[in-house]
Amino acid sequence: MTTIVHNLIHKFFPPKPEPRVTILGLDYGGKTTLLYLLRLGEVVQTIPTLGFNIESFEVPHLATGTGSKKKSTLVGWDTGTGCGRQYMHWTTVMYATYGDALIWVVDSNDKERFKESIDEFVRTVKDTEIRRVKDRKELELEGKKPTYALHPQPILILANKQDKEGCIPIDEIRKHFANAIAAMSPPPPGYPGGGRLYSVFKTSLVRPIDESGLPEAFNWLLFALEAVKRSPPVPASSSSTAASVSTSSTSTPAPSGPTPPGPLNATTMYQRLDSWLTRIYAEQSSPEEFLTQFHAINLPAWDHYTHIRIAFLVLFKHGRQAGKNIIFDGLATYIAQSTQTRGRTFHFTMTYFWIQIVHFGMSSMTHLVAPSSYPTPGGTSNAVPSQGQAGQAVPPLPDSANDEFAKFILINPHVVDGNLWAEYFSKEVMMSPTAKEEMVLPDKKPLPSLVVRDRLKGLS
Ligand SMILES: Nc1nc2c(ncn2[C@@H]2O[C@H](COP(=O)(O)OP(=O)(O)OP(=O)(O)O)[C@@H](O)[C@H]2O)c(=O)[nH]1
Ligand SMILES: [Mg+2]
Repeated sequence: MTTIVHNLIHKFFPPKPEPRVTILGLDYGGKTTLLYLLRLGEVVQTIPTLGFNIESFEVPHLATGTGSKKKSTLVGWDTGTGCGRQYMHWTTVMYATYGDALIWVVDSNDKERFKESIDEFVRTVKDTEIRRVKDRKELELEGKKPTYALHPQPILILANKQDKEGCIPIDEIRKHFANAIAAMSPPPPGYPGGGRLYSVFKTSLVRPIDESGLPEAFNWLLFALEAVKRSPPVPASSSSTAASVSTSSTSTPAPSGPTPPGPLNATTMYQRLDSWLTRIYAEQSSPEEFLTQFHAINLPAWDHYTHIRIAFLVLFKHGRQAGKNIIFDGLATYIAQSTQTRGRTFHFTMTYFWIQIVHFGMSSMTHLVAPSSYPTPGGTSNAVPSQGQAGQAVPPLPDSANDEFAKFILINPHVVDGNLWAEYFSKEVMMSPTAKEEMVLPDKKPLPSLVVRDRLKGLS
């Protein structure tokens, strides 16, 4: 059975004429640096990615005069590693399924984690292939037309940070990836093409784009994308054994049926994502009525989903400055007055943490969400409204705010994990009486900030 996750991805992020490439790899390898170097032509300061960055970019031309001179645009999906949380493997596989090509970024300077990068690469490629065949099969069983062709996905491997002294030489990286790919079991039955089309290029993303290695690498990718298009796509019906293959997957959880082996929290993560998206559309109340229920201390439930929905809708409606205070005051009042909250008390740092995570996630939607027709108080319109004048009436939320919330969840799946705070705060700090009363800074790592994303807001 196809799921609401699949259906909404296709509804909100329909395939474009430009090929979609999924940028994968262990954390800190340079995925986001890559995407924005391609998008902006310059190196931007990055922070560890939460959720996804999605940008279209023009493929840089080769300076040598060889290669295609045609303008080619790709859409890059830069995957966040979710602070290294296990379930992100499955989440990235879910999104990689709908890509036309995979880009694997390996940090040539990280000798310690080089083997881990290769192992994760193999796992990701295998699970994505299995998922692609299964997805097609599920659609066919439901009588739906797939919105993407099942061509093989070319794999571009970027041996990045080659500028670093003492890094692993490109030849060695090539050899290890070649061995790993040769040792992989063949793609699952129903997957087209005889073998995997891949190539390894060396890159340095702190150099001007012409000297970064990217023109050579992407010239190959364009060629590979053309080549796979010429191999006839396999109709889903020919993948008769796909279902049995997919249930024997080692790490891709099936949304229904027997739970395959693999990390339990990945399955839980999927189920939660599924149930949250279902819940958005099963709500009895409109977004505006939901906020009215919040202020009237009369919400249908009091759980993590409810908190995130409150945060999203209030920030969407009022912007960060006013919205933050509305959330703080509203939650404190609700907790003090409602019997649903079962004697809990208001927690300042926890509330601040989630406001920050939700606002940060919303800011990454500015490019991909078609500017909302919602009239924002400040006159501009995007997913994070600017602040209105004090006292100015804020118009009610349109019902389409539900769609915006669903998109937000799809791009920021980590928000369904109620324990995400533990990546930033130790339990001792978060549970301390001081953290309850006032804002305490995280002791594990800084909270994501908007420095990079603010820098990008002016882009079309
Ligand atoms: N020297 C050097 N540094 C690089 C290069 N590419 C990226 N970096 C740096 O590596 C760090 C991590 O880069 P990111 O682009 O944030 O890495 P990421 O893969 O997106 O990491 P996550 O979002 O945590 O998964 C940043 O400090 C970059 O400036 C490179 O080619 N050479
Ligand atoms: Mg990143």
